[in-house]
Amino acid sequence: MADTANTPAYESDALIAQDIDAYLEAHQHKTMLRFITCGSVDDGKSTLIGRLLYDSKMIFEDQLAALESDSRRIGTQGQEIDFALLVDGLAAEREQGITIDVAYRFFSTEKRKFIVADCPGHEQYTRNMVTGASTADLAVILVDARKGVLVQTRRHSFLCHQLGIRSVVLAVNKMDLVGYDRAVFERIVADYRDFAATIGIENFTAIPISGFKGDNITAAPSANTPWYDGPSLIDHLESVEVLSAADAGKPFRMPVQWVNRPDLDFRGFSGLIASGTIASGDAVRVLPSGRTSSVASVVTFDGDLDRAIAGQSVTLTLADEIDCSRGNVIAAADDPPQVADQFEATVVWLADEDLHVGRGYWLKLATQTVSATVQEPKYRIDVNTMERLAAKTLSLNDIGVAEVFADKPLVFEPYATNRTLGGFILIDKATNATVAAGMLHFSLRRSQNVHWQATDITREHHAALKNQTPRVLWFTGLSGSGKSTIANEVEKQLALMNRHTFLLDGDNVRHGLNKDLGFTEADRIENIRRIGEVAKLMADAGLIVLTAFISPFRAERQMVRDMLAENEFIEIFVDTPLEVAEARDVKGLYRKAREGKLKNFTGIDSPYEPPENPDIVVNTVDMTPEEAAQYIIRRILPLK
Ligand SMILES: Nc1ncnc2c1ncn2[C@@H]1O[C@H](COP(=O)(O)OS(=O)(=O)O)[C@@H](OP(=O)(O)O)[C@H]1O
Ligand SMILES: Nc1ncnc2c1ncn2[C@@H]1O[C@H](COP(=O)(O)OP(=O)(O)O)[C@@H](O)[C@H]1O
Repeated sequence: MADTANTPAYESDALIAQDIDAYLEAHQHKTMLRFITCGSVDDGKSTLIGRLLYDSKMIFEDQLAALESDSRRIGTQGQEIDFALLVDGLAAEREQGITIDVAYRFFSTEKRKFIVADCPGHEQYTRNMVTGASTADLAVILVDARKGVLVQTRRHSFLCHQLGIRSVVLAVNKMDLVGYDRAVFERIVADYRDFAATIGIENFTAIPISGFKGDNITAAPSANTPWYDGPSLIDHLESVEVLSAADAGKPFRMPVQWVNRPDLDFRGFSGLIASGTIASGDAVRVLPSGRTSSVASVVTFDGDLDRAIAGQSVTLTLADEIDCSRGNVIAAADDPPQVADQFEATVVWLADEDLHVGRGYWLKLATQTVSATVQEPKYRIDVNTMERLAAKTLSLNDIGVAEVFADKPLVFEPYATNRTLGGFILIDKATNATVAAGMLHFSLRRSQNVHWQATDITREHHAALKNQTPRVLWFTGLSGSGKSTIANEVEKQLALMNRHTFLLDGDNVRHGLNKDLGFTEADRIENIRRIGEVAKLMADAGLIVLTAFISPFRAERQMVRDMLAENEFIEIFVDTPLEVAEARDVKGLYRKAREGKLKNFTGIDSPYEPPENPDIVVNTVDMTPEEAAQYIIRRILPLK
C-alpha cells in the first residue's frame, strides 16, 4: 500500500520522450546533493537505496549513458558534465592506487540531482567511509528499529562528523518490524541525541522509515505513522541546504589549477571556485606571495560571466601582470586564507603499511603538492569508544592526531571552515599510492614566526670563495661494509688536492646531535633527516661533504637528494655482501645480533634497501680501501 501511495507522478518521463534538450537543460540547472549512506549490512541500506532509486524513477546509469550519447549526437553538452563529475572522482582515486569499495549511484528527482556513496562491508570500513564521506554534504545514518543505536552507528557518525559532514539524517529503518511503534522511534532518537552531543553533532533530522515497505520515503506521513509530523526522506534530501550553497557565502578562494596562456595576449588562471563569489573589478590577493590585483574578467567556456560562485570552474584574468602559477590560491584581497608550513591535523591512515614517522610523503592539498612529514601521533582515536589512545605510529584504518611539517608553505584553512583548503592526502613517494587522508586543524604558532632570512652572501659566493663545486658524497651500506674506512680515505685524498671537506659519521653525529636517537625505524628516519639537513647546510657553506651512515631506506636517501641542488647528491653504494661484513664483525655487533642480544640490527632483523640506481658502486671484496677511494675520486672529478 505504501508502495503505490508514495509513488509520485513524474513529468520528466514525458519530457525526456518529447524534448530531450529541454529535459537536459532543466536537469543541468538543478542543484546537486552528495550524500553517503551508513549502516551495517543488515540495516537495510541496499533496500533503502534501491527504494530511493525506484521511487524517484531513477535514471539508471546505462540509461544515462544512452542519454549522454544521444545528447552528443544532437549536440547538447549538458548531460556530460554531471556524469564526468561522477567518473572523475573515481578515476583520480584509482590513479592514486587506492582500493575503492564505494559504489556511487546517481539519481535525480524533479527538484534535485543526487550522488549517493554507498560504502558496504565492515572490513576496511574507515577507508571506504573516508572516500565516500569526504565529498558528501549529508549522511544518512541507518539504524535498525529493533536494535537501536549500536557501536557501528557511533563509529559512522563520528567519522562523518570528522570528515566535515554537517547534515545528518537518522533514518530509523524497519519500522514495520516494530509495529510502527512511536515509543520505539522516540527512544532511539533520544539515545542518539545523547551520543551525538558528545561528538559535536548539534542537530540531526530523525525519520521513521521502512525501506522495504516504502514508509516515509517519498511522502510523509505514511498511513502507518500518523504520529510523525516531519518530512519524508526524499522531501528532506530535496530541501536541505547543500554545501556548495553554504560555501558561496564564504570569502572567495580559488586554487589555481593551471595557467591558461593560449597566446601572448591572454593570460588566465583556471580553477574551481572553492568558496565565495567573484566578479570583475573585485580585489584579489594571490597566495602565498600576497600580491594583489583586481579581476579583469571572469571567463568560461560559454563566454564571460558577470559573477561566478563556489562550485563553478572559471578562468580569471587579472588587471596586473603578477606572478601566479598552479598551486597558488587566488582569494579575496581583504580576507585571505592563511599560509603556514606546520600544522596539527587529523590523519586517517589508509594503507596496509604503517605510517613512517618522519618520512617524507607527497602532501596534496587542493592544487598544491609539497613534501611533508608526519610526527609521532599525539594520540589515536578508538573509533568505537572515542577514547584517545597512545600511539607510536598509525596503521590501516587508524585515525590519529599529529603534527604535520611541510617543506614549503601551504595556503590553507582549517578543514572545519573549508574542506577544499583544509583537506589533504598523503602519497607514498616510491609507490605513488595514497596512504592517508587528513584534515588540518590549525597551524602551529612557531611556523608562523619562522621566516627565511635572505642572506647577502649566497651559497654561490661560498663555493666561489673555496674555488670548488659543493657535493654531498653519501655512502650507504651495511654495518662493517667499509663506509667509514673508504670515506675517510676519500677525504684524505681530497685534502691533498686542497679541497675543503667535512666527514660526517657516527662518531661526530650519533654521539652529539643525534644522541637522543636509537635504531627503531622512526629513529633511523629522523637520524638521516637531520644528517641530510646538516649536509645541506655544509654544502651551502661551499663544502664537499662526506657522510657514512647505513641509511637503510631508499625513501630517506631520496629525501636528501631532493633537498639538495641538482647533481649535488652522489649516492655511493658500498656493496659488501652481508656474509663479508658479518665475517669482519669489527665491533662484534653481528655476533650479538645473531645471539639475540642486540635487536633491530641491520641485515639481521632490520631491513636494508640497497640503492636501485646508485651513482657509484664500490666492491670491497675486490678493491682495497685506497683503490675504492681512487675510483670514487675519478668518478666525481672535476670538482670545479
Ligand atoms: N641495531 C643496530 N643496527 C645497526 N647499527 C647499529 C645498531 N646498534 C648499534 N649500531 C651501530 O650504529 C651504527 C649505525 O648507525 P647509523 O647512524 O649509520 O645507522 S642508520 O643510518 O640510522 O640506520 C653502526 O655502525 P657502522 O658499523 O659504522 O655502520 C653500528 O656500529
Ligand atoms: N676493501 C675494503 N674497504 C673498506 N673496508 C675494508 C675493506 N676490506 C676490509 N675492510 C675492513 O672492514 C671494516 C669496515 O668497517 P667500517 O669502515 O667501520 O664500516 P662501516 O662504516 O660501513 O660500518 C674495517 O675494519 C676495514 O678495515
